[in-house]
Amino acid sequence: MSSLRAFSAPGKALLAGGYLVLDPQYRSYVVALSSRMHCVVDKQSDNGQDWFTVTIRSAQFDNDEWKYTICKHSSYEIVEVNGKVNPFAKKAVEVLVNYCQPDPRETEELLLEVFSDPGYHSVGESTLKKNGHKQFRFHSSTITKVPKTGLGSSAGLVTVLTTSLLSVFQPELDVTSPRYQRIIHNLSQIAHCQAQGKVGSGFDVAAAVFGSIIYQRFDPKLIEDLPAENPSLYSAALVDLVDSTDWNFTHENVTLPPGIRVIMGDVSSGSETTKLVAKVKAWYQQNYPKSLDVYENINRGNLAFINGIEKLTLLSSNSPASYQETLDKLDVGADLSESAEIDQLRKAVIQIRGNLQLITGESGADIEPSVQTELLDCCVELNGVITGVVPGAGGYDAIALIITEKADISGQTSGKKDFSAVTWLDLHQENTGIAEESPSHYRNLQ
Ligand SMILES: Nc1ncnc2c1ncn2[C@@H]1O[C@H](COP(=O)(O)OP(=O)(O)O)[C@@H](O)[C@H]1O
Ligand SMILES: C[C@@](O)(CCOP(=O)(O)OP(=O)(O)O)CC(=O)O
Repeated sequence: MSSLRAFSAPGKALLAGGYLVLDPQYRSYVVALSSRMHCVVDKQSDNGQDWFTVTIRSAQFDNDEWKYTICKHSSYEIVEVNGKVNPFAKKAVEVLVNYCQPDPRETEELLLEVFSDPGYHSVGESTLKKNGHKQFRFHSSTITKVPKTGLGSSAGLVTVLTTSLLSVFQPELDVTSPRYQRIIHNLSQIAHCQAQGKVGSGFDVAAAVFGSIIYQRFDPKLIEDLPAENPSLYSAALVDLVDSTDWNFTHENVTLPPGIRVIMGDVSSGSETTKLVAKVKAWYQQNYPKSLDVYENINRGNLAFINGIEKLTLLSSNSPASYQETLDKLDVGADLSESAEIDQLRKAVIQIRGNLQLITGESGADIEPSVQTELLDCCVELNGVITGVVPGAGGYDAIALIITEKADISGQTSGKKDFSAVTWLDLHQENTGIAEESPSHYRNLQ
């Protein structure tokens, strides 16, 4: 018997709050993107054994597959049958199984098929396959060999795997219910954090679940204190942490003002966030308390950015005519120093970027390397561009521009030397977090 469900979760861009968001005291602004990670889950018949298997297939990446057998003695044992490694997939399975505590003798074989939207990876030599509903790029290399654009593929992966598996053990699961969103968030956050080696703030997982948000992280000790080395206590502690603990974090839903969108430009390189974070942390310690002043300056810029977006939204509803006039002026590249809101946003970003450039120079972490500075400086001169940033950890990941709905960035940049390194990604900001999809929309891709 086959029983299918499908879920998807968005990628993200951290427009303000990089590095600071690792500390629970600082607010960040995250937009969810139209590029989404998907998973179709299928239950197959019970194998009649005292173990069951979870197969995770990612056909887009040279038919990647990870097959885990799960058995239970004093605790759950999860083994990949071919020795293939995918820490994010494995941890998602491990955390979910420890939370739901299924009886392996009564559990069906599970197949989870993963699909990722084109924006997550550089196009390279890939082939596009589509049906009437979805389109995905198929690459000839395994997942770890295909260059990423930095939209948070691992957070999306863990979130859709967690949701799909949870739907098997809790069939009443409803992803629109705040209670289930909280459970999915907590489980995904634990699995992602453990797989990633506990370096991230979790903003990517939070956006995958809740969509575009102002995010302030949870106390990392919540996850660190799980008795990971003590299997007999682990499951109970996990259930308590997921169901009965106040994580005390902020995930306030936000949306960009009407007529304004985000565009991202891939420079086909990618960055290693963990290395950047390590360098910035070392710089912070060595330069304290001056580093605290730098962080406080960035934070003032971040808060002014968030407030500037809110002011633009207010202007759009309180004075639609003057708001439209502002957008029209942006579209023709007119002087906007008279617009308090645009001026505030631009100055906030200059303040953030200036301080990130300072950290780049002093720490050796390429947060805003000079090629990206030059590229952003050229981008902000284009018609329709409000401002631009290196999102998240920065480096050579895709840049993000905040632009008007009408701005024709491709048209203005195509064939120009200054922009020759950039590929504009076919994506936009979208508020929706985790969502249920129709399994039939993933069939017959050609
Ligand atoms: N479509 C996918 N199928 C299977 N695993 C994936 C997929 N996308 C991402 N992953 C997992 O996530 C890892 C990439 O995570 P990471 O380096 O944190 O990048 P990102 O910044 O995109 O999250 C991959 O090596 C793989 O383990
Ligand atoms: C440095 C950070 O604050 C922001 C990193 O943002 P990215 O968007 O660069 O993230 P990755 O997808 O993990 O590469 C670390 C964090 O908050 O996790």
